[in-house]
Amino acid sequence: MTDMIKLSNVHKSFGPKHVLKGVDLSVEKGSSLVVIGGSGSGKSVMMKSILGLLTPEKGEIEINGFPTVGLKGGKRDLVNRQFGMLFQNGALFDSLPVWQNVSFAAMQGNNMPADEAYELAKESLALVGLGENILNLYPASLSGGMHKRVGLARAIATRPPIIFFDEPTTGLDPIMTDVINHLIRDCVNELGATTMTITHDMSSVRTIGDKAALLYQGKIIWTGNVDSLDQSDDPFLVQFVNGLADGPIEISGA
Ligand SMILES: Nc1ncnc2c1ncn2[C@@H]1O[C@H](COP(=O)(O)OP(=O)(O)OP(=O)(O)O)[C@@H](O)[C@H]1O
Repeated sequence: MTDMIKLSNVHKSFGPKHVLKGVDLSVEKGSSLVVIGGSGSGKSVMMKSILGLLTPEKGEIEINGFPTVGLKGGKRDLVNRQFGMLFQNGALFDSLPVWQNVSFAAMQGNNMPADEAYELAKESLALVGLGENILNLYPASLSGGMHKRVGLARAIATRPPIIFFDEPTTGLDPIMTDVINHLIRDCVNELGATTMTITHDMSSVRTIGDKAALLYQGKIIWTGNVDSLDQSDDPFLVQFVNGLADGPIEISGA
């Protein structure tokens, strides 16, 4: 199987703080990997490094076999055009109506004319279960669940081969969490995309992911199928998956 995302010995520090200490991780084409790990373990730093927002000091990050560390300008844009992203807070532009939010990347990056962009927004919203009635609404008038759906519609609008989800269910009630998790799973299946999700939410791990990886103290210390999460006797994984205070994981600031 081809690796769509591959990290090899990735290191990232901020001054004396060594956050990523040799991360090795790969995501096969069409697979959904969920990265779990405690607060401050480096999940966001890892995702930002893949997106090119941070530059690792050492190691390589390949996207579909193409080395990307240090790429800038047009070359980086070409790589990032393969990405869709659902941000933790939705990150919608308050001053733009829903349809322009959804089609933003298509209009900016691909110079899509407004009438086509409007149709694209309509189709993308339909994929996440939203109707035409919200196309001209502004983000401030959307509920939390609708906000997430619009963010998801935007993430998939350009039909990207790779989609990143950053804490996709933060701030949602348990029922809406389940709805969004299933919606993500269904959209990803429909598009055949490769995905990477970072989350603390074990329901997201089980619904969205087919593979999981545990990041601890700057390294991936466990990877496996989501189905095998409960069968593992790895003490770090058992502690994290079951949310136990006692175990080998050092809890800072407790
Ligand atoms: N730009 C930065 N400058 C300095 N330190 C940073 C920077 N970005 C992240 N860090 C540090 O790197 C460490 C890992 O942060 P990161 O946000 O990746 O954690 P996380 O695993 O995503 O945590 P959470 O689950 O709480 O979001 C933290 O100690 C954080 O303070």
